[in-house]
Amino acid sequence: MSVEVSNISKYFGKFIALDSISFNISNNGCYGILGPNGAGKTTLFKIMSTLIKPSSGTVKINGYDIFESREKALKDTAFLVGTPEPYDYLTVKEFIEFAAKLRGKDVNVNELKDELDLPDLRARCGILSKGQKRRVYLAALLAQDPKIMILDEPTDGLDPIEIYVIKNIIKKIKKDKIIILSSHILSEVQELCDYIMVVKKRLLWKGDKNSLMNMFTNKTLRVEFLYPVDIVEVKSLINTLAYQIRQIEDSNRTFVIEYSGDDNDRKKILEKLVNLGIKNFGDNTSSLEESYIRLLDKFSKVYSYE
Ligand SMILES: Nc1ncnc2c1ncn2[C@@H]1O[C@H](COP(=O)(O)OP(=O)(O)OP(=O)(O)O)[C@@H](O)[C@H]1O
Repeated sequence: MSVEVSNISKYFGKFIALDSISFNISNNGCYGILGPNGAGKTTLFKIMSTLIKPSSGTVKINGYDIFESREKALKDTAFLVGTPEPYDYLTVKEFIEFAAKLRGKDVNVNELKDELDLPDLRARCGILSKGQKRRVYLAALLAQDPKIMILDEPTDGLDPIEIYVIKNIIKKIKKDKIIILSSHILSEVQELCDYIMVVKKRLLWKGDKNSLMNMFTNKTLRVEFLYPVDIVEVKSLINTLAYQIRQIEDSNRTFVIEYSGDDNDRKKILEKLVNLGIKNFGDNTSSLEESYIRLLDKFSKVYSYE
């Protein structure tokens, strides 16, 4: 199974929503697309599901162009893009069986009911709550036994229990499928995804989750001094070696120093500070959220569309 996105750009009139996005996926696992509001995530998913055409670029699934050979390309792919809903007039069971039949699959709806904590199988979909509808729709997608699933904010607007159920399903199935999902909830991406792509019109960054988290920690020192120290003094000593020096809130003894060099620069920084009386030092651990915010900040300065 493979997904190849090559140089996808999308203009709405003169407005550029996506600017030359490319990535290849060929291993099973969960791939998270992170990006702020308006970054172009849904636009990308709409293109990948052939709902809209790109202005330029191609998407191939298993080697087939999704627009030129739509049927072959999307044979094993399921999408949850926008807010698709099961048909109101079908029962839960009928809708799931209908979805499976579309792909020539047999389904044991009772098994899926337990797995996804589905509502009464005899209930008409039209009377279900938002979260129940989402679960029924997801069950219908799973009944099609797709090898690739593209899920645009699958837990958006759901209550904590429903989020828990959906997250558990994704965790369970991801080793046998390629799952590409988008989310605003960083903790969710951190929990579910093995690989991360950060999008803001462009693909700003891609890689495994741990390297995103470590990307900044490797070059960030946290230094605690024995006695209170003036930030001006710290800055005067290491300004040429560090590109950011922050004082930790409520402490005039602990500083976080970002530097862009190698271990030699780290050594030089510590040597310059040693006379101020260092109590402790180490890597500053950051959360995915912190790395993500800093990554967006860094690249926003590089690519400006305004
Ligand atoms: N049909 C359209 N016509 C004009 N502009 C559009 C259209 N669809 C999307 N856009 C614009 O493209 C940009 C990207 O939108 P998109 O919905 O893809 O972002 P997103 O990353 O999914 O955002 P969110 O996280 O808020 O859902 C936005 O500025 C949006 O206003």
